[in-house]
Amino acid sequence: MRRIVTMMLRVAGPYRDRFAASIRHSVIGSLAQAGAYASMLPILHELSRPQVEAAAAWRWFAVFAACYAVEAVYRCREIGFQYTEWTGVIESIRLRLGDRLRRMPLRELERRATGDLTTVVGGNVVNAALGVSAVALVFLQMVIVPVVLIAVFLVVDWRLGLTLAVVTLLAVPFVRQVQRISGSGFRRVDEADAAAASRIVEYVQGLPVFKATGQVGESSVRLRAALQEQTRHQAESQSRSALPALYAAAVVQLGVIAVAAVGTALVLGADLTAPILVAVVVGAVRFAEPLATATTLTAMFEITDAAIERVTEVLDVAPLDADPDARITRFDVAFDEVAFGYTGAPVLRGVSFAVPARSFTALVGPSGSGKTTVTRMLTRYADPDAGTVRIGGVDLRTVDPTEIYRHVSVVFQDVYLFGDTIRANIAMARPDATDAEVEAAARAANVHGFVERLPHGYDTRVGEIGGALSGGERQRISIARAILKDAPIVLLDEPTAALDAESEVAVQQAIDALVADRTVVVIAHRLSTVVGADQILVLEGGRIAERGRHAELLSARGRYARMWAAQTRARHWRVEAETAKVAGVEGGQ
Ligand SMILES: Nc1ncnc2c1ncn2[C@@H]1O[C@H](COP(=O)(O)OP(=O)(O)OP(=O)(O)O)[C@@H](O)[C@H]1O
Repeated sequence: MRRIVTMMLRVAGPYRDRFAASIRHSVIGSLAQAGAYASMLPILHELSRPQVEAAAAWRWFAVFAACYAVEAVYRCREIGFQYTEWTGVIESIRLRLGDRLRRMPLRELERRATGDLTTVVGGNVVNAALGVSAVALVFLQMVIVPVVLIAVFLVVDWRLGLTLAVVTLLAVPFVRQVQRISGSGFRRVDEADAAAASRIVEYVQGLPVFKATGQVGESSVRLRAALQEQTRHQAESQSRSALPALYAAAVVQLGVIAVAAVGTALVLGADLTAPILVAVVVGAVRFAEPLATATTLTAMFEITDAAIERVTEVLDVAPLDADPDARITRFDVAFDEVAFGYTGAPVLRGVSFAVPARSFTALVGPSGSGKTTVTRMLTRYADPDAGTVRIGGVDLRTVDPTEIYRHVSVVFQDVYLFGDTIRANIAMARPDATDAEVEAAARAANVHGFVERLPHGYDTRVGEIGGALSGGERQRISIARAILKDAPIVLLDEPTAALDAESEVAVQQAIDALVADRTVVVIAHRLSTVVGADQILVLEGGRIAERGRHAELLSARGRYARMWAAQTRARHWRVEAETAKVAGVEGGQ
């Protein structure tokens, strides 16, 4: 209980003090409620005496009224928190999660499935807030009222108090069992929810690919399996806790009968008056009601507990260490004996190279040789296992990723466009940019021409045109972003490989505009684009196998020369095939 309240106080964030106050109000309200009930007994006692002492009865009535007034005031304050702060608590948790996700190491972010995070930020936050604003308070009330009632019964007659205490103790194991079963059940339900959410995201995002590859049936089988698993866990969790919940309720109801029986025996033995017996039975029934529903609330409490755990797990992911004052002021890049592995097995091994400011370095090598990983280390995707990555002489281990991203533009092969206007999509690199600056960047990236042909020009929403943007156009929008950002270092995963000849020329012109006069590291898939590079690094199995300029590497007759020869042959075949096709068409005419 204390653990959960502590976690709730943490999750409540800026609402912490108000939450703590509402718990205090709940405790005071519950004590006052119990006090009001307890003060009824002396009133009845006075009224049932042969010689009624009116003054004493009124005194107790004053106590009774005061207790009720206090309860009303504090319940209002407690309920006020639930009604007015509920949405605020949700907003505050989501904002803090957003901030954490923004500062979360990219590697950690990538490790978590999208559906998992969607469940945390969506449903888990609501359930956590539910706990913060309501469940804990109701639970407190359910604990305080019975305890006070047992104490009052003990004062009236120890046998009544003992009966109530025994009944409570008998019900406890069943309540605990419900708590345990529903606790583990809800965790499984939560995991199944997250898995189903991931499958839904995967299904929707992958639909075009599934359709193209004729896999729609198989992917929907996977989705259906995840949804069935979710339903199974939900049904299981409810049915397994139903029986102990019924037992707990039955024990409590039997308890009321037991109290009434002991009370009747006491009245018959002249140890208790009939009006007090009535009050005791009313009290026992009042006590039984919340305890019988306690099991349901216990289950709700477990949902809250599981949700809070998942939310705090994300809030607890530590951002990468950094010196807040570390600044990058020069834009040369250096790798010094860098080793790195994603899951233990090394992907980069002793990689060392230097990229002078405003020079052009190309990374080439077979698929899986570590090219992308090298560029990731430059944006502090993760820290190296050994060795050092420096920009402008500063060890990136000390630099906040936000500071790195201020100076580095990254252009990936996969371009993500937000459901906003073309203008907003370009300007996201620099939200304060003027329309003229956005347009200038768009012109430089060869975007202006096709944007002018769109129905609302730069104000056309990406959603309106849907898939109408070609791969090359999307690429050029992402290059326009980078041009607008105007960062001195550019990391480029060569995007022209998959484009047709016309798009390729347009994108290549955009790239030329982007890389001019900057420190550039390019992952090159086609060697023809790196002939003019200041330095070519040939990666193989996570090591630099060769390095030099194009001509030097050709004359070395090593790995690069073989790759060059293979690509040149392939180009010739393509040209010959094209020529044969054209000749065939002409011959047929
Ligand atoms: N997030 C990841 N988790 C685990 N392993 C990874 C991850 N990303 C890459 N790898 C592995 O690291 C190795 C190097 O991958 P990397 O993407 O750097 O190669 P690459 O040379 O860029 O390949 P390609 O040209 O195909 O993009 C590969 O074996 C890859 O499977």
